[in-house]
Amino acid sequence: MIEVRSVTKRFGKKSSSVEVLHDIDFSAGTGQIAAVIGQSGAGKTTLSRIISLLERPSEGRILLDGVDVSGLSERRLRDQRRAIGTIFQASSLLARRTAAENVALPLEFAGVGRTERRARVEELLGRVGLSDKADLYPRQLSGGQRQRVGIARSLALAPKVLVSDEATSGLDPSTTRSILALLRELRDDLGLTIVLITHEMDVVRQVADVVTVLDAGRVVESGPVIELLRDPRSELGVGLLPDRSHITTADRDVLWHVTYGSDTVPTNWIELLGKATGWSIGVLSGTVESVGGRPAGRVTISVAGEHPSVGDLLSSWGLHGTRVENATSARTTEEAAA
Ligand SMILES: Nc1ncnc2c1ncn2[C@@H]1O[C@H](COP(=O)(O)OP(=O)(O)OP(=O)(O)O)[C@@H](O)[C@H]1O
Repeated sequence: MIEVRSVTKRFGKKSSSVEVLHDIDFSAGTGQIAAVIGQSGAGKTTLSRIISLLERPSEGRILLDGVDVSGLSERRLRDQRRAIGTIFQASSLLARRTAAENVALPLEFAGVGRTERRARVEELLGRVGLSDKADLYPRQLSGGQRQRVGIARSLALAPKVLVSDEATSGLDPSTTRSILALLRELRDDLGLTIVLITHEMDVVRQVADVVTVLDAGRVVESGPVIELLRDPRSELGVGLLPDRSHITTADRDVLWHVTYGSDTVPTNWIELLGKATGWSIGVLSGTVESVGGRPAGRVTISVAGEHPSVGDLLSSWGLHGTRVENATSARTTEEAAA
């Protein structure tokens, strides 16, 4: 488990320093994938370098499995760094070394003997599904395969925490999915804590257990992904399951934005709502997904007339309903957000 407590980071001399991170609290539990998302310049890489113990915070503390490592000497810090593996973008492999030699690199630096090294490299390449590519050079591998080699290398010293900085950026969607599936497998099989730095909502939705949003060096939202998806007020939740519909309905229709808020939403709630109100219900748009086996969704519906108990009915089924005051303003808001 890694914890970042009240961390501030400034670069430069005191008189002209720039504050890049401000009072950041962040934690990633054992066996958890914690995403950090934010736009370019938000401070993600700086935070990942602090988590990887490559950069010291100006203020605040870093705890690794409950132990404060922020005040350690450079030599002691080097030992602690072994507990943290880092995956960078695929291009970080050494071009003149084969896949196996790239994976062996951290083991060589750590002074692991040749026989043990060979066995470990074989095991690691097997774990990432590349046993048959050991002798190929990076240029002979696909982007996804190169990234798998990078992941195997980051696991060489059996870290407790894996930090992935934009590891899937530049990969196509299906390769991204397979890399994310591998990270999930590693989390489950090895009980790893994985910190995933990304600017992609899809990555967060596909794989993260918890997420922190950074904006201009500050945390603006954080929490379990499922809770944010279920909170109608969460900007990130809306961003994760966006509603990009262009709404066209009859004038008398009343629109509702509906967000799944529990595990027990009846699958036929639209039908039940129609029965209870006597009005026909239209589904204008929406996305309903299973996230870690639990339902999450946002749906926009139209009810063919006014009925006083729509909101109450929705909440009795574990849904949050927000009545859209008028369709024109809803359309404008959504177009602006798109
Ligand atoms: N060593 C440094 N000295 C001065 N400023 C720095 C240093 N490193 C980063 N910064 C500044 O900190 C801010 C955040 O940078 P950082 O690389 O952490 O953002 P990011 O969210 O990872 O962005 P990107 O997604 O574009 O990589 C930027 O304004 C950057 O210029």
